[in-house]
Amino acid sequence: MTTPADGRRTPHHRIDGATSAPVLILGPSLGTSLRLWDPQVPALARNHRVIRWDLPGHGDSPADLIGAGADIADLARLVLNLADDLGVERFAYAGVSIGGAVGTWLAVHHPDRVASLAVVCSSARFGEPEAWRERAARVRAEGTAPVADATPARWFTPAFRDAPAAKALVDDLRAADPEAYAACCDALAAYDLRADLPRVTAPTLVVAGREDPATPPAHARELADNIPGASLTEVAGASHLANVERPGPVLAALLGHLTPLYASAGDSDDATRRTAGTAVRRAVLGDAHVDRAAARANAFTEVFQDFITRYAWGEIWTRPGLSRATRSCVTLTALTARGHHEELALHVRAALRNGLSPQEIREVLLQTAVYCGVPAANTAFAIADRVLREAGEEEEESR
Ligand SMILES: O=C(O)CC1=CCC(=O)O1
Repeated sequence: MTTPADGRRTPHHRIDGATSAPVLILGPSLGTSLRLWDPQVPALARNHRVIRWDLPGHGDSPADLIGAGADIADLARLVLNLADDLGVERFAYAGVSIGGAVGTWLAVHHPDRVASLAVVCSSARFGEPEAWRERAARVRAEGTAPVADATPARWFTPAFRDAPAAKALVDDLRAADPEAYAACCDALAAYDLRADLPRVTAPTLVVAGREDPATPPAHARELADNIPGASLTEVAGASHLANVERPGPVLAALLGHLTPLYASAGDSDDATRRTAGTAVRRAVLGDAHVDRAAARANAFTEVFQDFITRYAWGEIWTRPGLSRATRSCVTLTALTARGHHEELALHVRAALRNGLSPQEIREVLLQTAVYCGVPAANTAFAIADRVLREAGEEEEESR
């Protein structure tokens, strides 16, 4: 539906998850459709009513929702119309790039609506306005094809450019309406929220792709440094569409950001901790591991499974004070020190999901050689090397 009874227009959207769950609105990047979020939606929808929207003229949204000279406020109003139409007063919001700018604008101008904010590969100012004006003019004159041809190099690292998910998103760009795409470029040209960032009151997560040439990590640091209390996660091996190229670390960061909102609230009870703990455990250890552990549980062991879900995962891993990546560093060190080798292998895989690169895992283990002893680190290196090879993450120089 694009025109509610009161005449306010809304973008095309899709909803996943239980109607009674807290609402999470997901915004897309320029040129993409709501399928941008496909890698994360199944996990996010376990605990949220996830509402994804399409930019005007992208995916299935009508092109005439905005026109030439649009600004980010025009896009943000479409999101508010959508929330109003669905009866949603307050929501968590996560958006990639221009979708993140819409969320940041909403957090500044409608703090009562935005319960939490996650800004992925985005910026408070997307470079020089003139570059966006030139892109808008080119697309108005020649359509989206020339921009689409140059896009894989901005969106993905070379290793990912031929992946089916990458090609599908570039196809979205080719199919986008040129006038609506150009109007979004107009909005990016006019966008500069740098002076307003200190006004954001929502708990905020900023995510950057370390190899993103469009919104480089310096843009993410500017957001995180100026939004009060914001945390920053940098994802290794990811370019502009980091949530597609490295779905696991971005999901882990999002769950780490969203889950504490309801897990560590003062009135948190066992049921809440169990739900939150299961979500975090799945994100960090993987569905396959958690499903295996659940299938193996019996009348004798299930009380222990429940205990670690509620306590280790629902009470500690859900806490907001440290990033998931930092928690992985601590955990790898402790498991090395105590010689818990099976758990160490499990947590090397978890560290990758939490966004640590093989090089960072190597640094952690080198440090354990000093504080835990060389024999402990020696075994830890052998275990991590095996796990990284199995995960296809072995280092170039060791091939
Ligand atoms: O398409 C690009 O160049 C990258 C980008 C900037 C804003 C957005 O949404 O995507």
